Amino acid sequence: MSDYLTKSGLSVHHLLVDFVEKEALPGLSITADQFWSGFAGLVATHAPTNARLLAKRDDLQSKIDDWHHKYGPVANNPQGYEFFLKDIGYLVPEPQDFTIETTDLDPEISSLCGPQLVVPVSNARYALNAANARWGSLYDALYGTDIIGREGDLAPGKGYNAARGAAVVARAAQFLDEAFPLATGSHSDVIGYHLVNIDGVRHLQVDTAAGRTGLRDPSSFVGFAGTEENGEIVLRHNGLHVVLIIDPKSQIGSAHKAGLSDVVVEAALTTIQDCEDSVAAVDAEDKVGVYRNWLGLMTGTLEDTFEKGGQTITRKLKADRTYKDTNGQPLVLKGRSLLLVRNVGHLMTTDAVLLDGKPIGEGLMDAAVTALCAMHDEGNNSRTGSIYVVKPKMHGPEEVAFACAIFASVEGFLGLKPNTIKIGIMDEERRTSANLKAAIHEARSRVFFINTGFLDRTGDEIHTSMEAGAVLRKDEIKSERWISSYEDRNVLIGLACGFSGKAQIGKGMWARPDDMAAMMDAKIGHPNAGANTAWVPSPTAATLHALHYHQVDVFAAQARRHNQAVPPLSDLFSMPVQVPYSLSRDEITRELENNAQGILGYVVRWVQQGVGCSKVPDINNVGLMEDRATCRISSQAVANWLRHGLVSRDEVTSVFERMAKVVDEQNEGDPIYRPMAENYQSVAFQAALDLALKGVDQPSGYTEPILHAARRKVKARDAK
Ligand SMILES: CC(=O)SCCNC(=O)CCNC(=O)[C@H](O)C(C)(C)COP(=O)(O)OP(=O)(O)OC[C@H]1O[C@@H](n2cnc3c(N)ncnc32)[C@H](O)[C@@H]1OP(=O)(O)O
Ligand SMILES: O=CC(=O)O
Ligand SMILES: [Mg+2]
Repeated sequence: MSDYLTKSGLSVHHLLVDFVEKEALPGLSITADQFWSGFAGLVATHAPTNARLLAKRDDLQSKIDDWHHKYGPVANNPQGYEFFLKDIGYLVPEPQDFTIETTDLDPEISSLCGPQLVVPVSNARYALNAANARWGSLYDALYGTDIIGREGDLAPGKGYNAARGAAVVARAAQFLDEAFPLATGSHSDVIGYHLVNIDGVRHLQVDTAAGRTGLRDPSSFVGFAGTEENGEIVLRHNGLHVVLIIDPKSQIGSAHKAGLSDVVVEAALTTIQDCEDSVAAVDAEDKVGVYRNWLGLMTGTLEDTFEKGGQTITRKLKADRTYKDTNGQPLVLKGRSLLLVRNVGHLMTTDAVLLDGKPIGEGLMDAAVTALCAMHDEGNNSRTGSIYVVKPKMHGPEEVAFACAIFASVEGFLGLKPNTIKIGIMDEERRTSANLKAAIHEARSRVFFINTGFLDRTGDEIHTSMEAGAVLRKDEIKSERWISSYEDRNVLIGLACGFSGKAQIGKGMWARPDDMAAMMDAKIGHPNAGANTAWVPSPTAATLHALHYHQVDVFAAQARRHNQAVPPLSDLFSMPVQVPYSLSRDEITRELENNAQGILGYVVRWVQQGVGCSKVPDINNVGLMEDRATCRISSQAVANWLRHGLVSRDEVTSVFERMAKVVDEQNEGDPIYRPMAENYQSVAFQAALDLALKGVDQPSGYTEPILHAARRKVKARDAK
């Protein structure tokens, strides 16, 4: 029996049919026939454009390759390069000045600034945790990370370490002193937080050994719950809430002079539920799994039951937090992060749906199904009725316009008001960075963010200029002029297009999830640069990064940058290549080993287990968040060195074989892991190697085609 059913001329995998008809459509006033005929119309209308745009990518890339064959790196002929890019249509004319026109954006997008968490939506346990990461315990985040040193008395140890706990309380008091200073004295000296009722209005008064005082800005106290002896005090600064938990009977509260048992901060204002680079979804079964979790988040019913610390836990979505304001009136604070969904880009196809026997564009399916699921939101997620879709990996304005046209068609057949589906433009391909103003212009009625996805962007930088010369090492690429101009241009062009107070200007991921002290030093740069938000890999990172938005008033930072000159394209095009190359043999081998280890460590879990985002130790044993974008960088870097003769095919192969042993050792504790070094012909090992050896020929240097093919092979084998 075929796995497919015919629906309005499409062949649709029965798992997707069941999901749409039995889970996603019930409760909405759309019939199955309406959905499938609308979906078939969407595919018929947009598939040809999709194909044309992908062919254009290839055509432009081959012209750029030819240019480099003729002229070498751009440094030899910068004006000629720009002229050439205009001539081939890579650079398009800039539109006149304009202001974005998006309406109905939630405050988390327009007027509040704070961390943006990203999570693979395929993992219900993490996806729920992310949605609930609107609020985070500062005490837990400090205690559990390297923000508090781990030496001597402060070492975490097995049980609760009171000395470490005291250091946590002191660090939290320092934060309170910065964000909510007292009129006199310090939060570290407080012996009592009191609510005083004067003519029906509550005021926060604070006792220290030196006497009674209050907040320097009394209006920062906005609400409370429970009693003075055992309750919660709500403070607000830069639009973000912080809750003091008073519980003198708890273990932590009993050791505090004022019974302060925790400081809970508003953390992940927004969360991207990711269907793209952090997931491995290669067929109808996987895609339905992804969609089912997204639907559960939108209906509010998603749950996951798992074992943790010897206990069975059922995780659900958190409710709103309810308080009284200073007048005793209800004060309700959202319990969850505002959820956005990242669709896949325009490249991949899916055989969950076939047209004339051929797989359709996966992006078309994501747009239709994720929007359909989001129609179940009854205001618990977006209070303004918007659906927030993050669209990755678009090459230039024409592809942004294409995404908008897809969204308009989806709105049409789902009966949504025009521009309900907002678009987050990932500025992560070079042609988009170079034409950013025109790209935003194409989406001016629905854009809700621009964001520097610097990881994919680095991969595309290497791929686009593959023929220009040998790239620098990964870490060196990051400190070159092209990337600072890319980051600056993104903010300044966003500001010029009227984003301030309306839409997000976002910055990229912190990819070292265990290095929180370093994150705190580095990521303050994001709000300082005028970014409303920046990506974090975990709820803990969100809790800590939230402190930066108390330290920096982003709108003031944006106002300071408003009239700064946008760096010229010549900076953006200053490529991270070096000719002739001056690294020693040892340096080259070490970098190759590092890239090989990262690729193998990531790919093996992707291919064998379908895990799309992993923490993988690098060669210095630093755990790195690896996803398809970081894998794109590493594989393109190796491919580039191979292309320019810095390393040979044999050398790459033998380094991959050697590093496979290291990765096998790293995974020793995983019972379902299959060692690669026992069989270099294994699908996982070969896929990792192919990413490097065949990297030059991968479309835009993407890792998806090889990863998908390998995972499908393994799934087919495991199913036998
Ligand atoms: C270039 C780009 O596209 S970047 C965007 C894609 N990247 C991402 O989405 C990063 C998402 N982050 C992750 O997947 C993970 O943090 C990893 C893979 C990096 C590390 O995962 P792990 O090794 O399992 O982390 P670790 O053991 O330190 O922590 C696990 C705990 O943190 C939670 N956690 C970790 N990351 C997240 C997250 N992103 N969202 C929600 N919860 C998370 C888990 O739920 C778990 O807690 P639980 O046991 O209560 O459920
Ligand atoms: O998607 C984010 C990136 O950096 O790539
Ligand atoms: Mg990306």
